[in-house]
Amino acid sequence: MAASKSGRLMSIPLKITPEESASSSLDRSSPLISFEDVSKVFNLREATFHAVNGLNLAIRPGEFVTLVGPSGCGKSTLLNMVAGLMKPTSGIVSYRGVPVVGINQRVGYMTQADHLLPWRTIAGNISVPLEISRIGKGARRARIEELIELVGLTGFEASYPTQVSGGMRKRAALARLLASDPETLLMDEPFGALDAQLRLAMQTELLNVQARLGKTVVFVTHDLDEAISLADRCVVFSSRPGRIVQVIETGLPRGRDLLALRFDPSFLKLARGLWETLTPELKSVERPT
Ligand SMILES: Nc1ncnc2c1ncn2[C@@H]1O[C@H](COP(=O)(O)OP(=O)(O)OP(=O)(O)O)[C@@H](O)[C@H]1O
Repeated sequence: MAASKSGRLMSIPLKITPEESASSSLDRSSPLISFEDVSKVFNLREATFHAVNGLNLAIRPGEFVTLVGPSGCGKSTLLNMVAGLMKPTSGIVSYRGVPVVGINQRVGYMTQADHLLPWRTIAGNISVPLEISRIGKGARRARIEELIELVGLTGFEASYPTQVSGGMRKRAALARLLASDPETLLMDEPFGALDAQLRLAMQTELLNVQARLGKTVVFVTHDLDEAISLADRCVVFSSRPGRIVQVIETGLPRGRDLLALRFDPSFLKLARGLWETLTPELKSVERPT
């Protein structure tokens, strides 16, 4: 399945947009995203939460980085800071060498809930960011067609979200995420609710799309196998306040077959190492008081 999907994706001529031209001009060795001594504290009336503590991390253009760690260790908070939805309490979060202030227009955000509008068709949902960006009707239609084909939804343009499967909804959400051509994809457990087979199909789709479009991806997951199999680099966090306990360079080849990988000794070794790192951490998983 991976091969035919990849073949389909590779056959689509990619329209180079100004955004892609800009990102291709980036120095690939300098960080696209950097966290310098970043801490985040939430002051609530009844308590103070140190979500992240003294974090240093640099993410290069085109890298696929997964973030994994116990619940409440601040993974989503990090994505929110890159998106400009939250400010660090101390330290600096930079994007393209500039501190993030306000909403970061160069990133797209995808969460576990797909947030498709039930009263719009699949094409209509993918159209939303293009309409917000005031893209003309003709260009919009061409872009939607390109995206529909890219994620394998041809024939379902006119269907409503309630009329398609969970996997197709995810594909539609992925197409909508890509519609405005963000340079970086921030993904917060996007496939968390899918069954194992669908999850594998979507993971394959995402890796194909990333390879095709050269996106940078920062991907939060609780699934340790997913954290290894998708990553160029897997960043492992301690329990709250989150600090980095391990960075795993997976060294896995691009264009890998994710199904075959699950039984590959190099993958099993990496996955086992991650389980061993996180097992003591899992004992201190955040619990409601
Ligand atoms: N807006 C907020 N106000 C107050 N506390 C917050 C807020 N956002 C996050 N927190 C707290 O900060 C800590 C880190 O939360 P965050 O959602 O970033 O963790 P996470 O690692 O993504 O967790 P999970 O894996 O469960 O999604 C948690 O203790 C959480 O309760």
